Amino acid sequence: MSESSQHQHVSFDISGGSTHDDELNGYRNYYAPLSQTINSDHQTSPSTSPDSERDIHHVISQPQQPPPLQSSSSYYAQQQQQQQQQQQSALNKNAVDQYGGLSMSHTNEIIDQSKSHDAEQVVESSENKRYVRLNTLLGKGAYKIVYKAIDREEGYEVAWNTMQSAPKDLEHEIDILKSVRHPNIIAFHDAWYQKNEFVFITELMTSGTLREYIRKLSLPNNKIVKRWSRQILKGLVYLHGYNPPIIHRDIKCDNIFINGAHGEVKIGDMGTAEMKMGKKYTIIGTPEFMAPEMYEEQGYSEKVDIYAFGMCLLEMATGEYPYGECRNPAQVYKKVSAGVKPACLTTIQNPEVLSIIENCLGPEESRLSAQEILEHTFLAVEPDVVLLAADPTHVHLTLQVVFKGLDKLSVKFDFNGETDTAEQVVREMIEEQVLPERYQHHITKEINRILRDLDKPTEPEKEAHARHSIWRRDTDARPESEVQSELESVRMELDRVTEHAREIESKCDGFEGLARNAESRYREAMRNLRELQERHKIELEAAKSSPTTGHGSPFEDQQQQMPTNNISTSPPIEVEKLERDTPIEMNSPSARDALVSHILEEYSDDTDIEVFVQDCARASHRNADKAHEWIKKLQNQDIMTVGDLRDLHDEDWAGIGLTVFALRALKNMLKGKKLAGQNITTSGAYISGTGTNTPASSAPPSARLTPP
Ligand SMILES: Nc1ncnc2c1ncn2[C@@H]1O[C@H](COP(=O)(O)OP(=O)(O)OP(=O)(O)O)[C@@H](O)[C@H]1O
Repeated sequence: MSESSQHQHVSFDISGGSTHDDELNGYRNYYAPLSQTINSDHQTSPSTSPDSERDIHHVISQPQQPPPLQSSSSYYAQQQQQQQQQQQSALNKNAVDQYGGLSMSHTNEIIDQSKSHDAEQVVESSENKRYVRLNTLLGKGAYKIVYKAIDREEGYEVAWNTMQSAPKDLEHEIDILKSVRHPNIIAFHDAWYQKNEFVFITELMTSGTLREYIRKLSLPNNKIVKRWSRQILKGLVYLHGYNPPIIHRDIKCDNIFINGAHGEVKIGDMGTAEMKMGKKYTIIGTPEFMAPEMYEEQGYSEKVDIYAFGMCLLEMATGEYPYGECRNPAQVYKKVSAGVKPACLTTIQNPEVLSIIENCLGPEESRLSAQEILEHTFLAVEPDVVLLAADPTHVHLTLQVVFKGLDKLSVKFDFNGETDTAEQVVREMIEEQVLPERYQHHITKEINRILRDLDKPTEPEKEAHARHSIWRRDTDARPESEVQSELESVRMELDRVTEHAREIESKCDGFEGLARNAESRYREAMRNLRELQERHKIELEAAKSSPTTGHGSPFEDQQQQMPTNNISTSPPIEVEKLERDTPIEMNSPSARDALVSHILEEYSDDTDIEVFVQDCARASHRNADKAHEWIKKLQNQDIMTVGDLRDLHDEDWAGIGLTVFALRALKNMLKGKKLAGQNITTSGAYISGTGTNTPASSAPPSARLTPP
């Protein structure tokens, strides 16, 4: 018996007439007609304890309908025994050759092992041979026993539902159920009668019911509640959108199934749904989920499903079964008809959830439709605004508002970046009723975000564009001479700009030449400095070891002698000049030190190319735009890390499309990193021979490039 059996749904024989055939005789005392129970004012039927009353099972009230399958334990045991015997003979007869030639000789064992996947065996097949039932029991409810089966035609698993007794005149309903196709409704594939059974094949759900999930999760969070609710409501929108609407009539968390892997939620147990032609008078359902009008003889509409959805939402949001405080269906009925809401409603904290539930549990005429609830702020998914197209100047844009998960059509519209504003366009769309007003703020914000994300046209671009527009607009109306002179002036402008570009280019070449000179002078200075240091060291050593050297410390002596040495004095002056001329000085000593020490940290191969290039640009005194341009060019060549850069061959470097300066800066920086045992100066150059890869700022004074 499924967990739901504790809260079985019950149908009340409001006509008072008994419609039960002999099958029911053995378990009559497991239920009591509602009228009887209520009249006795909470008294249970003499032979029924309150608990067994909770175990009441379905009684279909329509006079002409045969009684449903019942499930008192003894009855069920009997039925199962019979079934097993039938299964065994079915096995022996036809199953072996239907599905892989499996041996079926140990049927009883197989049935005992019916829950084990290893023991999955075919036990019977449909008359048309399309479906084969396995011995894997998926679950039992008050009406149905459900097994796993295989659709041999499509090659996927399905659920094989059996009902011991069912109305024989279901052809019409079956046709309708087969035509119901929606991602949030369990698909109904086929149905037939065999022996005493009504069998129907439905989509197989792998992760149990919503109710079991709620128990597992203890309390689903808001995000899950929203996701589940949306899916249930979408299924209801579909059912209620049928003409005439299909009323499910037994929406409850036990009848909503989950495919855990994708969080898919589907409404199941469509067996109780019926086409609604005006008002119906059938009373069937689960007391806790039944709207007050279902208890009355006035008929009801698809809004009973909305009431039941409200109860599901209550259960999802509180983790409690609605009217859990009641001990039997009669108490539930009393509360429902007196307008007393379930106790757990008071524990709802979220005002939006509360307002939806209160509306669902309110009077039928004011209950929202499934579609309207979907659009409630708690459940509505805010629409996306996407940029579909933009011209090169980013003035003429095509945007689209996409309503995710809603059945609303997306809205596509043109936007002129020069003449339109997001506020005004959104207002127009609301006035024209293409957009619901509640999205005004959100969509305005989204459009503005897109405008911000687009590179704004620069002033010259705007001017050129304006000229172009004027040209296009006015060409027809203006005299030819005027057009000619405008053309002439544009040509002159173009020449001027081209000339300017050339000048800048040649200046760049000049700067490059300067940079090259500076670099070679710098190397020269380095060489001199090294020589000086070496000589200095040797002289110091010699002074220390010479006993004849008289006065003061040998070091002081040497220091005093040094200025007289031509070679030793010139390089620092040269270096100082170099440092002044070189365009890669940093603004403040601390900034330089920081950069230097940062650069000195070895760039690992997986260093992001952006980090590396930004450092390189700073070291070479290039601004952020330049760095961005270099980064883009590198990334266009799929160079994402320093490692990628290191892997480049010489010919690859040429293909990046960077200027000679940029290439050299990057290469130097890269090589610099690789030179072990070198020091770097504040200008980003390296000094060999100091032994360790420490920042110049922390190197001994003699190793510093800056003059004393
Ligand atoms: N499509 C399915 N896929 C997988 N398991 C299913 C499917 N349908 C039903 N089951 C399993 O079978 C059990 C019984 O099904 P269900 O509850 O729908 O039967 P029922 O007789 O209609 O019961 P009730 O009316 O009391 O809800 C379920 O609890 C579930 O475990």
